[in-house]
Amino acid sequence: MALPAGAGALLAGAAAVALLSAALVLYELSPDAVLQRAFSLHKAHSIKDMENALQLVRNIIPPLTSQKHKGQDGRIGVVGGCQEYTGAPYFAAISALKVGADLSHVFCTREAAPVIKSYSPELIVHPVLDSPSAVHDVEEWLPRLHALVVGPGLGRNDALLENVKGILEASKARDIPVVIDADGLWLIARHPALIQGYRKAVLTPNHVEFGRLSEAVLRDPGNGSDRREAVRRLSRALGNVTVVQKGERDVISDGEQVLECVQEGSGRRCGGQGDLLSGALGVLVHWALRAGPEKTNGCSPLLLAAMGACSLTRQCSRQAFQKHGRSTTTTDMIAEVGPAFRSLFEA
Ligand SMILES: NC(=O)C1=CN([C@@H]2O[C@H](COP(=O)(O)OP(=O)(O)OC[C@H]3O[C@@H](n4cnc5c(N)ncnc54)[C@H](O)[C@@H]3O)[C@@H](O)[C@H]2O)[C@@H](O)CC1
Ligand SMILES: Nc1ncnc2c1ncn2[C@@H]1O[C@H](COP(=O)(O)OP(=O)(O)OP(=O)(O)O)[C@@H](O)[C@H]1O
Ligand SMILES: [Mg+2]
Repeated sequence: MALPAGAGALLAGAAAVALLSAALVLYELSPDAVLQRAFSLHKAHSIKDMENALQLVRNIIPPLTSQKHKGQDGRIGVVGGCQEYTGAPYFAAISALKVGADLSHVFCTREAAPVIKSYSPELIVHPVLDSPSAVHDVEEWLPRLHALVVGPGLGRNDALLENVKGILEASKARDIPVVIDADGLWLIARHPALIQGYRKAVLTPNHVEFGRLSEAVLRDPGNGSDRREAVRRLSRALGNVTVVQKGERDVISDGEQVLECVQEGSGRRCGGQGDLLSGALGVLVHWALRAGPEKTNGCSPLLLAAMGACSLTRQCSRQAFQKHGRSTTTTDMIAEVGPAFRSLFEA
């Protein structure tokens, strides 16, 4: 497998440099043309790595058989949803179901719960997050959950964040995988120790969230030109938690390998697309960890899950945009999860 990028990528990089130098000498290419070619080569490598990773993602998808019971393919919890934000936890939780989880729970504040319930009868909604017994209430459910997605629509209320700290500690103690997004990342920027060295965590920052985390952890916003190195450094500084920096390309690293998702998406940047990604990732993390090393061919399960979720989100965006153009919203993308999943992973 070409994936473990280390030695292969180094050799390929050295070969590319040698080739380009030779081209420069032989054909008297301008430095601009050389840079252009180097960029194309780099892009070709990213696409190859992405395709190899997607091949492995196909291996971790559980078959749908008549022997299964409800819950086996994923019981996912989303921690988020407050007075201001009810859409984000809904998008994450419904995306988890649409990707293939069997049950999707939302742990939100009391007043957000009836709103989220009214969006969908398919979600199980717990109005506990602002209760004094929040940590205990969520803890009771943890043994029945395969993964937690922490942060979509959580808000930044100190009392809520304090409860989420307790929930994260309890999840780590039970070895439950966690995807941390949105305001969950705000919490991590203030208390990086919460997640330090937890190998079952994936952080999914957007551009602004990445800068905030980098500043907090490395005293550097990490906004230079080398995004791959910035993501790898942040992951390493956090003790090799997996980091997914979303953007024009999604850059994914576990501090060792770096992958880029360059799946074609769309130019539409409506809110909620990151929530779809985090919900999808919750399920894929569970599937990838359960699949075992023979299915993942020794590659990091969390890297594969991240590549799967990023590709899926971007493919949903592309398909929804083909139908709705500028009026595309996240709801339109969620309607594409089934067809996008089939075309990427089951074709
Ligand atoms: N319908 C909903 O309920 C939604 C709620 N959301 C929630 O809103 C809360 C705040 O999330 P934000 O993402 O706004 O976080 P931040 O408040 O950290 O984002 C700050 C700002 O950065 C800007 N930004 C994003 N990407 C940028 C880029 N590449 N370059 C420059 N500026 C950029 C955004 O416009 C945003 O206003 C979270 O709880 C989140 O989950 C969002 O998920 C969107 C949908
Ligand atoms: N410039 C871009 N070009 C193509 N795709 C992008 C671009 N920026 C982000 N995306 C894609 O959009 C999805 C969401 O990323 P985004 O940065 O919008 O997250 P977010 O800000 O957390 O979203 P949300 O509004 O849900 O909080 C990801 O799949 C990412 O790949
Ligand atoms: Mg977001």
